[in-house]
Amino acid sequence: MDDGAFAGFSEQARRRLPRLFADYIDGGAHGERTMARNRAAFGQWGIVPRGLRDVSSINLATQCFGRSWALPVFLAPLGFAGMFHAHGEQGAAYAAHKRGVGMGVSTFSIAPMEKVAATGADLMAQIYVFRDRALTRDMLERARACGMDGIILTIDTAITPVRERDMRNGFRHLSRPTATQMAGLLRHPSWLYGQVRGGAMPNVGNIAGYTGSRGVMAQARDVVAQIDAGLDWDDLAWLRATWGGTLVVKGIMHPDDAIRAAEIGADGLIISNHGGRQMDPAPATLDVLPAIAQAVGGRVDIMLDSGIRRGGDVVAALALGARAVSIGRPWAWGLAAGGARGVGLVLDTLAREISDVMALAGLPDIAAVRAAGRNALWRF
Ligand SMILES: Cc1cc2nc3c(=O)[nH]c(=O)nc-3n(C[C@H](O)[C@H](O)[C@H](O)COP(=O)(O)O)c2cc1C
Ligand SMILES: CCCCC(=O)C(=O)O
Repeated sequence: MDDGAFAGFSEQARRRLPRLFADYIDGGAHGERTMARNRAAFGQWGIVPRGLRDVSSINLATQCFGRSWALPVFLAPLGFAGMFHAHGEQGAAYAAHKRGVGMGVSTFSIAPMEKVAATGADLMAQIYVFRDRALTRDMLERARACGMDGIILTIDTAITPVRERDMRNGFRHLSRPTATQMAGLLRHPSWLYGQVRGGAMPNVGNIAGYTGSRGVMAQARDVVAQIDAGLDWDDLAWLRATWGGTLVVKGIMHPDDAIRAAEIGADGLIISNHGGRQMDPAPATLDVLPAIAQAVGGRVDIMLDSGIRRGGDVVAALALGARAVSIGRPWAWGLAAGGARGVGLVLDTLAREISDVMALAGLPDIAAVRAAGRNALWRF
């Protein structure tokens, strides 16, 4: 796979992590064709160099979902991220805070959201709606109580499809580690030491109170099975009526769904195919972006994720109608490779490339990128 600007981070992450977790991060659904297509779609667009424009200062400041960030980049919600490094979700949130960007906290965060919120970062709680709505109500209450004024409802996980690498490794398919898994953990003593010292290992802390099971693997299996496949548009309306803050719907891939979510009162959309981890084969997110942007016509802000690996990818997405992008695996790799510092370096790497591309395209700020639109782009 082409990990773009993050190849060094992903290589190191694969060295540091037991295979169980490295494969969980890297893998996708079924034949992993969507994952490959996400990357290929960015390869279809060039950005045309322009000169003789004043680019002596490049400003990456961005507004999206009613928030202000220093970069048009958001850290996507990632389940079980605390298993990738002892700094865990708090480490990532700390890095996001330092760089002035936002972050989604997964329902399946190893650290309870209250601890992540204590970093002071601009966070949104990602919500998987459970069959037992009382659990969801409780999760919303907790988000509100720890000062989060935005939630992200993920709608592309009605079921979890086969992910062959996870099946092979027994991720989420077993409740107790096998001998092979144990041997894999023991072959990574510095990772293991960090986990034991950090105390994250025993629980998916954010939902530990909602499951009777012990241990990350058993809890992962049980809570993923709790996700309500019966979720429908009425539930979105219910959530809209229940939650007074910002409501973003993640996993939109069709213009009709984008329009419907906007009509129900969502404040924002994330165009996402879950990084190729859910539907396979799905179209690339970049390929569906123009039609969705046209359908919503500026009524709600659009963020895009799945396959962002270069600054040029970000600029292309913004020129085609996104207000910001989010990154998933890149920050997982950064965290695994170097904790909070690694996530910070991932953000710095991307910021540098975005700035390079904008300067050479004669686009000094994000408004200029959006205004230039397709005029800045070349379709190969
Ligand atoms: C390890 C991992 C865990 C994820 N867990 C969640 C999750 O708990 N909730 C969610 O909405 N999306 C989850 N996602 C999807 C991401 O939020 C995001 O949509 C995706 O990673 C973007 O693609 P990219 O990894 O190519 O950047 C996960 C992705 C990865 C790689
Ligand atoms: C529903 C699967 C659990 C977390 C997740 O969203 C992912 O691994 O992609």
